[in-house]
Amino acid sequence: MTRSRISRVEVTPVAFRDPPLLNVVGVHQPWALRAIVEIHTDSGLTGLAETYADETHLARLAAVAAAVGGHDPYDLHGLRRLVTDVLGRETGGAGASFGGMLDVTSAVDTVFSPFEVACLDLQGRESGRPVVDLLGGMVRDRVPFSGYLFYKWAGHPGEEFDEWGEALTPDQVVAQARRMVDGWGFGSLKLKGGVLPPEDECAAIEALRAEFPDLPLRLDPNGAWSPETSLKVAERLAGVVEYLEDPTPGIEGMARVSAGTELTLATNMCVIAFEHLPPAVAANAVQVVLSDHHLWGGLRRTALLAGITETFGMGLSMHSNSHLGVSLAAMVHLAAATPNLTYACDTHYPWKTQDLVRPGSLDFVDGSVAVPTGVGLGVELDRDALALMHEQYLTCGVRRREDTVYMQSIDRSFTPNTGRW
Ligand SMILES: O=C([O-])C(=O)C[C@H](O)[C@@H](O)C(=O)[O-]
Ligand SMILES: [Mg+2]
Repeated sequence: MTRSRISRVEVTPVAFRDPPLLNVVGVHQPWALRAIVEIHTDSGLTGLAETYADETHLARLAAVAAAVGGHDPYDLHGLRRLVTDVLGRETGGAGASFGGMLDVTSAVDTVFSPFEVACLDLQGRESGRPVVDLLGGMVRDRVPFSGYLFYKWAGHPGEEFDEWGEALTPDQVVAQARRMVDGWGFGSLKLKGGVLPPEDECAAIEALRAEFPDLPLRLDPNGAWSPETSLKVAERLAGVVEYLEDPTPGIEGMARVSAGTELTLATNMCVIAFEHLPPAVAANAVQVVLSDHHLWGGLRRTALLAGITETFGMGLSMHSNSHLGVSLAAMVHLAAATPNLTYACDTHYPWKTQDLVRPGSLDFVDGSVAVPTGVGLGVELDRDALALMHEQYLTCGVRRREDTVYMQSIDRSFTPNTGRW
């Protein structure tokens, strides 16, 4: 039997319009960046993945892409060794930073991830099976997502207002949530906090509770509060939110909050790599970990994370960043194959203004996406859209996510709200 080999890899950075969504470190720039990775084999197949597109990450992807020719797309352990070797040579093992909130000490997981996902897509295409089958099979055929609410301005300065309008008051947040629930059918809601004083964000959560009495709610201030403030908020929102996400920075701070409340604490900030799990478990710092295959080294390593959280009796949820359909497909396959992923997953998908996958395979019905039934990830690229969005990347002027720099170009006095209240 002849075995297919990787013949070439294409990495295409793309840009799409992003609304002025506010967070603890600033505001989203007018353009969000992603990169599409296509791995071609000598047997004529192509596997797809989507990843970050900050320029340092692109350079690392390019270095691996140049070295991976001839590799067996089924040898994922060997592929990871190759990524580790290439990055060691290129960067001396330096870490990675995305948007001021996600910093990891090693770039191996973030760089390996799209190569692994694209190889799994290839394996699925070659075997005629969906990726979910390669991850152990389907435990749910629809994956529920949470409506992701943001404080936001009506539009980027100097531009027309976008279709979502301003959201700075509880009523405006409720109106945004109404639009998410009515338009997409979401059965739970997450509010991105860390923008306004905690009393105002609690008031917004209470307004959401009054409007949507049955929907699970989450609040995520990305570490904007001290442990003391976090405990006050936890007391106020006990019984109102299903979890508080990263109220305060760091494992130690989260452990202090955890020791003083019964409220479930979740994180995608103090546990973002395997090395963070032992100290977080020992300190009982969090009860829920938000997985993210882009950050945790691909789909199979995220499944490993799921097993570890299960072992320690922790819950598992899923984090997102601004993303397009290829990422959404990978998230859906992963969630569909992960028995203990019982929380609705995060997604920024409603905020995106364009996509580059052909329509039809990833529709939201009642806030859930059915697992695509095609082979591999079950999505195909719309080549015209890819070309257009690559052109947008070339001309938009954004080369890395810089929420703080962009905010400071509008408000010179702004400093990140991390630990502010
Ligand atoms: O749950 C989270 O922490 C996120 O989704 C992080 C993102 O960077 C979010 O804050 C955003 O898009 O501004
Ligand atoms: Mg978070």
